[in-house]
Amino acid sequence: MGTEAAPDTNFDRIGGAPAVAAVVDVFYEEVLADPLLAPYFEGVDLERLKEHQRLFVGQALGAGPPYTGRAMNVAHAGLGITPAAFAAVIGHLGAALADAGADDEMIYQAVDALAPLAPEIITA
Ligand code: HEM
Repeated sequence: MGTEAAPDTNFDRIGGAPAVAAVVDVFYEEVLADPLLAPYFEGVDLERLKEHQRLFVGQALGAGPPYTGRAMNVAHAGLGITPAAFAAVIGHLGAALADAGADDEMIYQAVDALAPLAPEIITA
């Protein structure tokens, strides 16, 4: 035990903003390599998407600046996202968190934070 204050959010425990950025990079690589998901992201500016996703993952882990982008139902309107695609994205996020060293509890909490968004994001 050192003299540093104990990290008190999952955002701190996984390593703060740099760790979240690494999670987002792995997450998008896996999402874009998934044939079920790649078509949804064709033509989307991935740098812009990553920046928003970085803020969002930070929020899911319990810290970071407040998300001020478009509401989830507006951002995903008309994309025809299916329940299977939603589940696959959540699965890739969990795997990316695990790769970054997140424990099961942290992954459950992140999934719990995102799962309630399903009704706003799934439209097919
Ligand atoms: C809990 C799950 C999800 C979260 C937290 C999330 C979060 C976000 C955020 C923050 C943005 C940026 C919004 C903006 O720029 O205003 C975004 C955009 C987008 N998301 Fe998601 N998303 C989720 C699930 C999904 C799924 C399942 C898909 C497709 C399979 C998807 C496809 C997209 C696409 C294509 C955009 C870009 C839309 C555009 O630029 O017009 N998202 N998402």
